[in-house]
Amino acid sequence: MNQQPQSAYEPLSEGSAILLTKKLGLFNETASLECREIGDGNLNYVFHITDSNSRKGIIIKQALPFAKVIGEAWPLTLKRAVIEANALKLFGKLCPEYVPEVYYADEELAITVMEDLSHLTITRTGFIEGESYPLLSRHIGEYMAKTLFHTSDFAIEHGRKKELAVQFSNPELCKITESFVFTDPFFDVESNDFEEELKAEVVLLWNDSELQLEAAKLKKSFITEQEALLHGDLHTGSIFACETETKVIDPEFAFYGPIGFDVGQFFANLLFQAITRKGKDRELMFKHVEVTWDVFTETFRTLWENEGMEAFCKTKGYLDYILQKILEDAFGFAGCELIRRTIGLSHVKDLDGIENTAERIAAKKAALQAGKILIKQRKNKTDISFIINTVKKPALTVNY
Ligand SMILES: Nc1ncnc2c1ncn2[C@@H]1O[C@H](COP(=O)(O)OP(=O)(O)O)[C@@H](O)[C@H]1O
Ligand SMILES: CSC[C@H]1O[C@H](OP(=O)(O)O)[C@H](O)[C@@H]1O
Repeated sequence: MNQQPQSAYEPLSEGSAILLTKKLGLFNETASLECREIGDGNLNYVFHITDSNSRKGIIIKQALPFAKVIGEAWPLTLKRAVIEANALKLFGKLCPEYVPEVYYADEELAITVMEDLSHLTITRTGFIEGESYPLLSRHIGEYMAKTLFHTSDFAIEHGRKKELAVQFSNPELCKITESFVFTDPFFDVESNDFEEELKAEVVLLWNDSELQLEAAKLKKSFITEQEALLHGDLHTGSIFACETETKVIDPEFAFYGPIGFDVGQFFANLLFQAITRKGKDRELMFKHVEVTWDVFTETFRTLWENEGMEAFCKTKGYLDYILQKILEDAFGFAGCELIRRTIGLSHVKDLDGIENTAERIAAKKAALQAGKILIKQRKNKTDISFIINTVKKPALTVNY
């Protein structure tokens, strides 16, 4: 690969993305390159470059100096592109089967050039269309156990962990999560976004002092606990899949935080599907939640027993204590994700896409109720059935 040094920052266009691709020598001389900007996320440009002769493609993701969804009024650090590229590289070393390959990254241009995953589908989109992704939970359980264990104090030497925590210090992106996941949805502030029909429920939520206290504790945990290098935004819009393959993209929110945050966000996004499905399709989502946790704990346990570096790894009861903490945290973080994606700034299509208003409102009320229960009742719940039974409650089941 013929890699050239790049110049100072400028936003790419479809034309300049092709020129850059040629400069990088990622295709052969005879390639006939086409480019389309396909970004559908909140923050960045994503250019899809294909060679119409070989049908091969690459992706160039570029951070803008502001949040794309809001515009220039919301400046945002370009450093997130470096965090994303480095996280992809590190997670790719730990489990290459679940992470796209990074071909090139340029800090000044804030770009990451990576493997084209267009043969797969974003799982949120696929789920909404009725897909089941039979191996998704097995793959994500393994992905989380490997990335989280191997970047934790249980697996790496003290100094290395501290260096990584500094390298992945990500204050601006963490602030987004602190505001939009852990703060704003619990208060009457302008950034919240919900239908008038939900107002009574939302006011109850804002006045629920027990909920506020538990949300405050979860926020504190997110801010202060440097347990492992998290993906930081592990929802079904950050996962590509098909029947047999799974790839996790978009770790620009990566930072050292509590392990249960990744686990809980993934659970919550499976639950949005459970809330919107019925019958055996709904059961399938509960099964995904259960398998995720089973595979996560099995894999984490094996890694702990075989590769644990921490002096107390062999101390009876310590691993069980750690897994119990991760589970309780995950329930609480899942609750926050359910609430923020329902009434906060950034929604999910699983709920917003329900066309029938009465059904959409009922689904959103169920998500809010489930979120509140998970946050308030998470303590001492030792089994994954707690999260499943919460959403299965008849009062939370929507009659579609
Ligand atoms: N490696 C890839 N291969 C194919 N498409 C991709 C790839 N990465 C991103 N995309 C497309 O771009 C969209 C936005 O990417 P994402 O990384 O989620 O951006 P953002 O950080 O702005 O949310 C994805 O939903 C997907 O459609
Ligand atoms: C305006 S940032 C809000 C929201 O966007 C990120 O999601 P996505 O991956 O869809 O771009 C992240 O979840 C932030 O909380």
